[in-house]
Amino acid sequence: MIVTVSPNPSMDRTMCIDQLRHGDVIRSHRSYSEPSGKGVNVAVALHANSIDVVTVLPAGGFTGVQITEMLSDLGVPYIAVPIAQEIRSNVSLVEHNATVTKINEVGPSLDVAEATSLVREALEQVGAGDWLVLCGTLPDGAVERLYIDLVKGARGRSARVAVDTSGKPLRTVLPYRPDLVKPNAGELAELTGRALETLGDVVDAAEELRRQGARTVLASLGSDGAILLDDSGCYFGQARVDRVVSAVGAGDALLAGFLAGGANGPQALREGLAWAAAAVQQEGTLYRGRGPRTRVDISDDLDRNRALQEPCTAAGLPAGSLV
Ligand SMILES: Nc1ncnc2c1ncn2[C@@H]1O[C@H](COP(=O)(O)OP(=O)(O)OP(=O)(O)O)[C@@H](O)[C@H]1O
Ligand SMILES: O=P(O)(O)OC[C@@]1(O)O[C@H](CO)[C@@H](O)[C@@H]1O
Repeated sequence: MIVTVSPNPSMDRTMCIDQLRHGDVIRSHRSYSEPSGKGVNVAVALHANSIDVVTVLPAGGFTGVQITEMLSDLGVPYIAVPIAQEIRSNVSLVEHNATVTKINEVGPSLDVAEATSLVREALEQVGAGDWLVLCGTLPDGAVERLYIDLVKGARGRSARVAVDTSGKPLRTVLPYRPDLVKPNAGELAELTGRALETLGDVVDAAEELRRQGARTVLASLGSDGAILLDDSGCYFGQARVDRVVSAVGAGDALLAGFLAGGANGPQALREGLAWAAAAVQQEGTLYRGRGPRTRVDISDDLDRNRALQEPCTAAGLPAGSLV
């Protein structure tokens, strides 16, 4: 069983436009809303691939009701923890050339009782050998230790923990030894304070995260693919993608596929990359399953000297593309 948690879920509103023109009135030719937040996206992808999953999220206000109704319609099992404030809405402006501008709201603030129920409800779902997957930003309020409490609680239940977050929540959770972390290039650069110009730099940064406590590091590098560093070795992989439509949620699909593929070694990386390739070829975040054939190339036991010669274009980006 896989239990995902989104402490700060969102209703993702995607608007498809021709071109973004700053300061202009732009008319979208298609728009829609989807239940989202990274943990919700991971759960939707796993459910679409018939993997046993439950997603735990706070739900407040009209948007909270809408998100849970949409999850019910999709048949995705969820636990909604009632909160007083309204769940956020995040906007993605998708241009015809697949450039995405994303505006993420801060989201609601949780009080002590709400944060405590979120932790309790999530931990009630996990048993020995399960995965607890902690995803996204933390909301405001009494949640500073939320991921730390969840990692410690999961340990007490002999469950494994994956974390996909950024900044302080990622830095502070590492000493509690999560089994898996999935930083993107910007998050790796921010955490290590280094510019990542080559794949070798990414490997060095991933090693630094392992030294700080992560057991396995799955570093996603946008169009450059992904690097996996775990007890069995270091692997680099890339999937063949014919046409990128939108990369929003691709990291969540990568993580979901990696978990579904056994969360270990090149085979899991291959599965994750195939799911991510499917995600970038569709609009929005609502993962609809992988395509029939995706070519994925994996370099087993990545050679460090060669990696230092390979440029990493994604790693030069700032941490995220949030406006
Ligand atoms: N432009 C692209 N072309 C091909 N593959 C891509 C592209 N962008 C992303 N991918 C695939 O998706 C994976 C995850 O992408 P990325 O590193 O952008 O994740 P992320 O920043 O965590 O995304 P998100 O937070 O939106 O889920 C990459 O490792 C890669 O396999
Ligand atoms: O603001 P956070 O919690 O970092 O990320 C939230 C979010 O950007 O992540 C998903 C893509 O991974 C989107 O569906 C969602 O809007």
